[in-house]
Amino acid sequence: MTDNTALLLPAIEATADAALAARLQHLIDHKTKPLGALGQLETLALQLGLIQRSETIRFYAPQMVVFAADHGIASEGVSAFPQAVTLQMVGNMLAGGAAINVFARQHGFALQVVDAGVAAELAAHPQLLQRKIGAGTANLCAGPAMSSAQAVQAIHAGMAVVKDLPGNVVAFGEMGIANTSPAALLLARLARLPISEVVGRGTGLDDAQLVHKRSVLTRALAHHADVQEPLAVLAALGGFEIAMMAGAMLQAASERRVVLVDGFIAGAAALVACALLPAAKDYLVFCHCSAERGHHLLLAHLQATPLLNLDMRLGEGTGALLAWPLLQSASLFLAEMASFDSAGVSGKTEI
Ligand SMILES: Cc1cc2ncn([C@H]3O[C@H](COP(=O)(O)O)[C@@H](O)[C@H]3O)c2cc1C
Ligand SMILES: O=C(O)c1cccnc1
Repeated sequence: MTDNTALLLPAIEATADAALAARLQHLIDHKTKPLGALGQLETLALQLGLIQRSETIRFYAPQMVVFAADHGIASEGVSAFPQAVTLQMVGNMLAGGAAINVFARQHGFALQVVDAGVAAELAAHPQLLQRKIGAGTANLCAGPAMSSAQAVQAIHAGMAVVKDLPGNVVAFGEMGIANTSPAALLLARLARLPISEVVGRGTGLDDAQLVHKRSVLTRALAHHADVQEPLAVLAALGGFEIAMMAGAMLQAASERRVVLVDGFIAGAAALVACALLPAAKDYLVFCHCSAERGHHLLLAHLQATPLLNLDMRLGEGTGALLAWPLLQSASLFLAEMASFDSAGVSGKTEI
C-alpha cells in the first residue's frame, strides 16, 4: 500500500569542496586590497562560488516567489490587521503596487505569487499560481494548524513550484496576516528558545496587544508541548505558506540555486528546511536581520550572519531583494578586480 503522506525530500549535496574553496580564497586574497578588506562580501563570494562550483559567479533569470496564506490563529487577535488584508495585499501584488513589486522591478526579478492557502478564492491571474492546501490553517491554539498530510502536501507543492522556475537565483517572501505567530512558535520549538524572547510586534502591536499575543502563544506552545520532530512541529505550529516555502527552499538547494532568504517568517521556513535537511543551509543567503524581535536569535541559531540590518519589518521578500546588489558586487569583484600581480601593486611589507 502506498502512503500518500510520505515525505519525499530531494537530495541536497553539501557545497564543501576543499580544493575549490582554496582556489576561490586564493583569488579573493590576491585582489588589490588588504587581506579580508571586503569583509562579508568575501565570505559571500566564497559561498556563491561553492554553490556554483566555479571561480566565476554568474546569475541569470532571478526569480521572486511570494507564498500567501491565512492563519486560524488570526482569530485570537494576535495581529494589528484583519485577516482580509492577506487577500487584499495579494490583489495589490498582482496589480503591481506592493513594496515587493517595486523592488522586483528595480532589480529585474520576475515575480510570482503562490496561493498556498488564502481563506478566500482568488481570481485567475498570469502571475498567480493556485496551490491552495486549504482555506487557511486551523487555529493552532486548539489543535494542529494542519494535518501531517497537509504539511507534506505543502512541502511537495513548494518543491514543484521551484522545479518549474527558470534561473539560478530564487528569492522567497510571504504574505499572511498573523504569520509572525507561527514563525515565533516554530522558532521557539525548533531552536528551544523561550517564547517570550521570540514574540514580537509584527505589524505593529502596542504594549498591551503584545502582552496578549505572548499569552496566546505561550498557551499554544503548551498545547503542543510533546511535539518535537520537525515535520510534526511544522504541522502543529506552522502555516501553509511557511511549509510551502520550506519545500521550495529544499528544492532550490537540491538544484544548486542560490536562495535569498528574507526576514523573520522566511527565516522560520529556512529553519524548518534546515531541520529537515541540514545541507540546505549551504545554499541560503540570509539577506537581512528584521526588526522583529527574535529574528536575530533565529539567525544566531542557524549560525548565519545577515547581509543587511535596516530596521525593516515588512516581509514579502523585500529584505531579500534589497541585498541583491551585494550579491552582484560579490560576483563582480571576483571577476573584475585586478590582482597584485596583474596590476603590479606591491604586496604587504614584511616587518
Ligand atoms: C498592509 C500590510 C502589508 C504587508 N506586507 C507584509 N506584511 C507582513 O505582515 C504580516 C505579519 O505580521 P502579523 O503577524 O503582525 O500579522 C504578514 O502578512 C507579513 O508578510 C504586511 C502586513 C500589512 C498589514
Ligand atoms: O521580518 C519579517 O518577515 C516580518 C516582520 C514583521 C512583520 N512581517 C514580516
